[in-house]
Amino acid sequence: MVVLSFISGNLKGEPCITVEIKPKCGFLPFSRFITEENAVKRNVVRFRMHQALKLHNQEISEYSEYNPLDLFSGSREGIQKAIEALYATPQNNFRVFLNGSIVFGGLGGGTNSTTVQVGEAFEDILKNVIQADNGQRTTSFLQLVAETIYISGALEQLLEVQKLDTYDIEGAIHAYYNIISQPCMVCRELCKDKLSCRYTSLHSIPLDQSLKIVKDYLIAATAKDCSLMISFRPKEDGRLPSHNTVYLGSTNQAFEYKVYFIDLDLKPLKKMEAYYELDKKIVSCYSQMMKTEHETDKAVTINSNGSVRDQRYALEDGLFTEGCTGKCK
Ligand SMILES: O=P(O)(O)O[C@@H]1[C@@H](OP(=O)(O)O)[C@H](OP(=O)(O)O)[C@H](O)[C@H](OP(=O)(O)O)[C@H]1OP(=O)(O)O
Ligand SMILES: Nc1ncnc2c1ncn2[C@@H]1O[C@H](COP(=O)(O)OP(=O)(O)OP(=O)(O)O)[C@@H](O)[C@H]1O
Repeated sequence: MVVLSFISGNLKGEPCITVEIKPKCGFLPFSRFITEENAVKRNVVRFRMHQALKLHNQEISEYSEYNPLDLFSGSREGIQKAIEALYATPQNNFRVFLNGSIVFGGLGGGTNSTTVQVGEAFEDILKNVIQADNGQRTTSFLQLVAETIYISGALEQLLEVQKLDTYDIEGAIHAYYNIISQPCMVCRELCKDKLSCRYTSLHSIPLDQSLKIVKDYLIAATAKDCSLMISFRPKEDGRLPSHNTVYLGSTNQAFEYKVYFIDLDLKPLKKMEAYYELDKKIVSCYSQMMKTEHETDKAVTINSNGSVRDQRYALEDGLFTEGCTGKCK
């Protein structure tokens, strides 16, 4: 695959390296419409919970080390930690292109953890870009990416858009049923007693308010799924200083950079029900997993003899065969 960037047409043959990051949702939801049953959503980031479901569905083979809250933390340390985690477990959240061709990370579903061999190959690829000794280039490159994200402020802007989701899907879904003028399927399931139903008020708001809630939700959903592209080229000595220059202290190099977002098509209204269902599945699978882990811990405490390990595996099997059946899928 060839990726276009602002430097792809550069005539002087200087290397252009582009990083693609899919940051996903960078905040914990705060909507009052989140039910007590789903309160875990306020404390555990969606990306982390979704990993449990993806693992269960064999879409991934191991957990990502990445935590979006680090990337969106606004601190140099947090961003650096997130970039290192993305490098270690890129999945479909981190890719690198050199002169338009992919050199790190996978297309489509993404890749497994970065192995020593993959790391060595990448270190070698960086030799025309990062002027450091063998073994030092990847570290410097990841510093460059983190520093650029920090100084560009691009993720602060993205987070603002993501936070247009103030109702959470648990609130926005009711506004959706108002818009399509259909009986609310969620109230039918959750509100046995209409008088005490916490969502009744959402069904008596004006149509333009429902439209705004759902529009903001879909804009936020788009911002939670878009990708950030950052292109670099080494800055030639003597070229005029530009605003978009980042300095890499560890190699004493300057780079011109450009940051832009891709995949910004607005998510369609018809996905609202699917969003509601997926949200339920993610919380359910994660909660099941936590419950099983808790039980495992208890079992380990009680049986501190040679059979501990076997018991742990038995419980994990329970999670992925019985525990999640019908709930996680
Ligand atoms: O629902 P999510 O959070 O899993 O996001 C979907 C992405 O999955 P991810 O978890 O990032 O691997 C999914 O990514 P992949 O195709 O799995 O790489 C798509 O981006 C999907 O958007 P669309 O339906 O193609 O417009 C994304 O769907 P939307 O929810 O953004 O509509
Ligand atoms: N403007 C761009 N500049 C550079 N690379 C791009 C650009 N747009 C897309 N790409 C590359 O193409 C890949 C697919 O792009 P994009 O996700 O927009 O396609 P899509 O068909 O909408 O896929 P999906 O439905 O899975 O989101 C991106 O992951 C990125 O690597």
